[in-house]
Amino acid sequence: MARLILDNIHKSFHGEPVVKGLSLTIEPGEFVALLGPSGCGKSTILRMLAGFEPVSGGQIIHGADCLSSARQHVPTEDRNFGMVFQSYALWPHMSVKDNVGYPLKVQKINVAERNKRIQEALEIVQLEDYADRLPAQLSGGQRQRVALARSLVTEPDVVLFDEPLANLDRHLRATMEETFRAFHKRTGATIVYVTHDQSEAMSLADHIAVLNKGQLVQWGTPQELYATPKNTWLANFIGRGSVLNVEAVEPQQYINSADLHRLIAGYSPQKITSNVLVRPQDIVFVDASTDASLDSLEVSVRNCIFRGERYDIELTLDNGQTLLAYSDVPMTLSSKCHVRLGQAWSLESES
Ligand SMILES: Nc1ncnc2c1ncn2[C@@H]1O[C@H](COP(=O)(O)OP(=O)(O)OP(=O)(O)O)[C@@H](O)[C@H]1O
Repeated sequence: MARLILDNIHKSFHGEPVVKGLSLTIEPGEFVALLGPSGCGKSTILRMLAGFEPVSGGQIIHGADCLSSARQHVPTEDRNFGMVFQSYALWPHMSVKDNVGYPLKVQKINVAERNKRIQEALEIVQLEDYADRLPAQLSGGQRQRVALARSLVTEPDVVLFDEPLANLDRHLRATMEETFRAFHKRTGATIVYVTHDQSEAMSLADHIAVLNKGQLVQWGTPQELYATPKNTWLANFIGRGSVLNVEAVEPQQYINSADLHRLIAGYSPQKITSNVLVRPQDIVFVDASTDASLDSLEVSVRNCIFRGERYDIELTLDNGQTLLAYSDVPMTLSSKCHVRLGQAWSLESES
């Protein structure tokens, strides 16, 4: 097991840059997600890791080996990286066991060893009883599990996933997330997982690289990205919450309730302003009539949406900005109420 380093990676197609100076250090056995909106360069990065695309600049290092640089390009088959694609990429005319064993056949591994490893891989993804079926006789989730089994028969150091759940329905996605978690635990492989779905990345990964327009916006654990996003774009991309425009304040710090209420009151479009993030769980409804000592803001209810376990309440502040809060009970549209904002996180403006 070795560390995987992306060192100042650049990639251009026909002179058009699509990955711009990406640097990441991925520790052995880590589960890393590359997360970002469509077109931000995630798949291109994965394809460079796999060796399908050369890099335009920078280098990819695995342990002591340089896999890609301006001068060097180790071919895909010599990288010993497993791969799982959105489209499964199974051979339709081959049985499940032949699909799973195909990489071993290419490596000219003998039949007895091949059968042993196929059996083990099918056990990991719980498809032992489906070994003789054709892909067309399987569900989408089962096909993806065949692809998963195939990716691990060669006992790779690194497994690359390109949006593996994108074709599956919501229910099946949850089950497959569990399969991936178990797969990671059992194999200990380093995983690089491309997705545009933030909840998938948050629930699976140890570290997430959030990308936008070919650049790294932030690298951190799911908890760090949620609690301390770098800028307004990322705050809007990860989790739910409200970005408020307030009186100017230093970025990248927590703001307590009293200071936050003061900054909101001090907001004026004529002055220099800052953005702060308020998460819905930090908003508390208070009864200002019975507890006058409580510092609170008057708001009006703009929208109330039933979400099963709770209501999403959209509130409007005095200055016209909106806030998302949660409530256990429904609230009347246009009614006035008071809230206390427990804390906020101040954001950098986007460059
Ligand atoms: N072979 C290619 N030739 C020219 N342009 C390409 C090529 N491959 C990708 N691109 C461009 O590079 C940019 C990044 O594409 P990429 O597929 O890496 O994005 P992505 O983040 O994976 O998007 P999605 O989530 O939609 O798959 C896009 O603008 C795309 O059009």
